[in-house]
Amino acid sequence: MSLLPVDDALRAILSHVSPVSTETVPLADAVGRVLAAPIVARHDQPPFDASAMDGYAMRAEDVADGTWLELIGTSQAGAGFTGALGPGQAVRIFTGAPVPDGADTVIMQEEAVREGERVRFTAPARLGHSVRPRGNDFAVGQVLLAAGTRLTPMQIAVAAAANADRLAVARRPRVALVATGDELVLPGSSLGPDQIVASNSFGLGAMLAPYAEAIADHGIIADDAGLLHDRLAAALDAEPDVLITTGGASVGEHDLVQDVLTTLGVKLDFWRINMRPGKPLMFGTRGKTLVFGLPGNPVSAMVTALVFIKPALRAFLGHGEPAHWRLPLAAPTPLNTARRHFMRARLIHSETGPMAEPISQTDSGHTSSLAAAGLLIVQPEHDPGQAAGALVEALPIDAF
Ligand SMILES: Nc1nc2c(c(=O)[nH]1)N[C@H]1C(S)=C(S)[C@@H](COP(=O)(O)OP(=O)(O)OC[C@H]3O[C@@H](n4cnc5c(N)ncnc54)[C@H](O)[C@@H]3O)O[C@H]1N2
Ligand code: MOO
Repeated sequence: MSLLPVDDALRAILSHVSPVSTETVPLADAVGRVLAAPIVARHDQPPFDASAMDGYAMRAEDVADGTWLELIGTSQAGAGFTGALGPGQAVRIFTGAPVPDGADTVIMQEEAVREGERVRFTAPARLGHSVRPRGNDFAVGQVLLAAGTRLTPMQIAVAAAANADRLAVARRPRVALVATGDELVLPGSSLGPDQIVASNSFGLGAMLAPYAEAIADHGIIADDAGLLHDRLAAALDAEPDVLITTGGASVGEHDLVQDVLTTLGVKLDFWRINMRPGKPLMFGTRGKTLVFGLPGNPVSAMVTALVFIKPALRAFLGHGEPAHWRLPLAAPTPLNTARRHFMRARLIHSETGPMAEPISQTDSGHTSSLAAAGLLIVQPEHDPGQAAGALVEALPIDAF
């Protein structure tokens, strides 16, 4: 049986992702969205030379020990001094206010002595000090945020400062989930004999929610060809951008998903990957819908979603692939098989910095070990095993 290399599978999936389509959202709704167009400054910031302190504006050359300057007015934020300042003169100024024409320096009030309408200074003037020059923060035409940026709160603040009230962002994909298996019941059920609690759709929904416009959970479908046909047809007819099934991906007589999907017009691209966990992954398309058939084993489902579906959704949004981490091992890894191993690992913080601590559990049905995992160490095919301290590649599980 030939298994498709992981990198070939990823390339095949990405080749089917549609180009980014754009929508406009109000700034207040834009956090977490991916920019579809850069944010370019349309004004200089600050828009004028502005004071960085509460104090006095003057010409630095006029400030000498004990010399009194004549106070000729006030400049405050929102209401600048309208005249021009001449030799021997000063203007009372507040933080953020425009520095008057003719002034070149601000001295803070703690270094000033004021008597009525005159002021002298107890510290020397440093030319240009406490003045934020026009355009110092950003200037007209400057690209502040590139297309493909996923907007953080810091970046929302920058977009607002740039006077952008509506942002062009990538349309998010609509994702549909289907769990298959006779044995499955929903969390909260009283478990009958031979029953298993369905966890995959909940984990996948939570993992993929940050990328998606909506996650439609179509629930559990029993291993029955007729039922699968009707329910998967309904899920596909809603034309989600991504349809994800879990279970029934393997070779048993009850593994019907692939046949049903094919009957429903899904063009199968590949089935079975040279990886563990997650070998029976299948992928195909119907129209614009990307169809992922994930293995039922809970660890396999979550790992294949992380390795293949997250990159597909990032591409859908026009978001670049984050660099993989390189971390030192906190403990040795064993010899690998011919399949690329995505090994559960803890992210630990040692005295020397972050490290990857392998979790020895490799059972793809072992969910409790997932709870401890912050990383997947990417162990190459046929890797002989690495000693503690060796640098390994790792995927951060919770990164976008
Ligand atoms: N003869 C072979 N048998 C198996 C092979 C193989 O190559 N030859 N591959 C194994 C591998 S690897 C995997 S992975 C599994 C995948 O099988 P399926 O995708 O067909 O998954 P199921 O049989 O439906 O379920 C496997 C396991 O996971 C539980 N499960 C299923 N869905 C859920 C869910 N939504 N939430 C929680 N748990 C779920 C299910 O009860 C089973 O215990 O096949 C191997 N077999
Ligand atoms: O390849 Mo399967 O996902 O390990 O149990």
